[in-house]
Amino acid sequence: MKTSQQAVNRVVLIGGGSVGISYAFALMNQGVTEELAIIDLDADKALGDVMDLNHGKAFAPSLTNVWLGEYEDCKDADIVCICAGANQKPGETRLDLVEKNMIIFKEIVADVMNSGFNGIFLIATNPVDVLTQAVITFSGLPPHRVIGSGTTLDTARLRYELGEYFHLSPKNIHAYIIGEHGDTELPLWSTATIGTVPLLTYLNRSETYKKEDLDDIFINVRDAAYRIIQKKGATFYGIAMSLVRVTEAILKDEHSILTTSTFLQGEYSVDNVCIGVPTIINRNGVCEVIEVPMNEEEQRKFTHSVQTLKGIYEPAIQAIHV
Ligand SMILES: NC(=O)C1=CN([C@@H]2O[C@H](COP(=O)(O)OP(=O)(O)OC[C@H]3O[C@@H](n4cnc5c(N)ncnc54)[C@H](O)[C@@H]3O)[C@@H](O)[C@H]2O)C=CC1
Ligand SMILES: CC(=O)C(=O)O
Repeated sequence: MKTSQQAVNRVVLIGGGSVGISYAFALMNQGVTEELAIIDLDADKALGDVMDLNHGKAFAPSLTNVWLGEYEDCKDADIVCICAGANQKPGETRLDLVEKNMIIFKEIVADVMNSGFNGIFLIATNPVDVLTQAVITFSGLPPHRVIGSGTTLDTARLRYELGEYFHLSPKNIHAYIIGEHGDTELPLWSTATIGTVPLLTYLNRSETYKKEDLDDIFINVRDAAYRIIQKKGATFYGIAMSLVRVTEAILKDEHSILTTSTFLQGEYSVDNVCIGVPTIINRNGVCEVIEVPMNEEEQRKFTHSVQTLKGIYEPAIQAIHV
């Protein structure tokens, strides 16, 4: 793997659909990587996107070299980000996508590994926790080099919703969603803070704030994707910016805490599952998992989320004969 002293960073994006191209656009606008190769089954559409993105180069904060990629480009990539595969149709859950996307992933990961890839996988395709774990299995890479977007987007949604409620910048809200990126996720209210004040204490500042409102705020977060998909068919800007945030944390060796989908090996007394938990991300990928104390209810919901994911992953990986 390249060190942070080696100047040119390369990201290869696989899957230039709504999520993938929004990620590419956000990467360019934030000047996060010097090189960006885009691979998609629909090479013609991907070439159109490459041309379109390059036309904005003159206005970007720094120069990103964008081209229509091939799997050989993965050999020198720092990050391969996979956004390829089916997305949810109205009424479908993320977990409903597992069979078709697992098949697509098996082929993609084989092609990436055949290139001699030696970087970090960043996964967005749903069900993201299950597919992140599948990439660890398919690639044979150490788990710290395979990261899923996990609940980074859900955590950003929670910070936005709480910011609106308290009339504060989301940047001052320190509250996490953990667990499955999906229906069994949970908020960690017991350790959330606003500035440095515990969120549950902050509620006492005004009679207009009510603890019960937190339930509605969480439901808005958990069900946000269903509502957006109902209205416009897909979600892509929020996830694109979440992916850029993780990419930046890796390439800049930040040691930032993000709720990525991370493979647990004993942390939280859980083994062998990828799930959204606060994780220190640096140039090597996963540096360390942060174990946040949970109250009894949070612990019970987290255990349920772990069991749900294991119940999906294990039969799915067996069905694909790994
Ligand atoms: N993790 C998260 O928080 C989020 C995840 N997603 C997920 O991201 C995924 C992509 O969603 P969209 O971009 O909306 O879908 P999309 O249908 O717009 O794009 C998918 C792209 O993948 C390409 N593709 C399919 N098979 C391929 C292969 N074998 N090799 C290369 N390219 C291939 C297609 O040609 C298409 O361009 C979905 O699974 C969706 O559920 C979406 C939003 C948030
Ligand atoms: C689609 C999806 O996973 C989301 O927007 O959360």
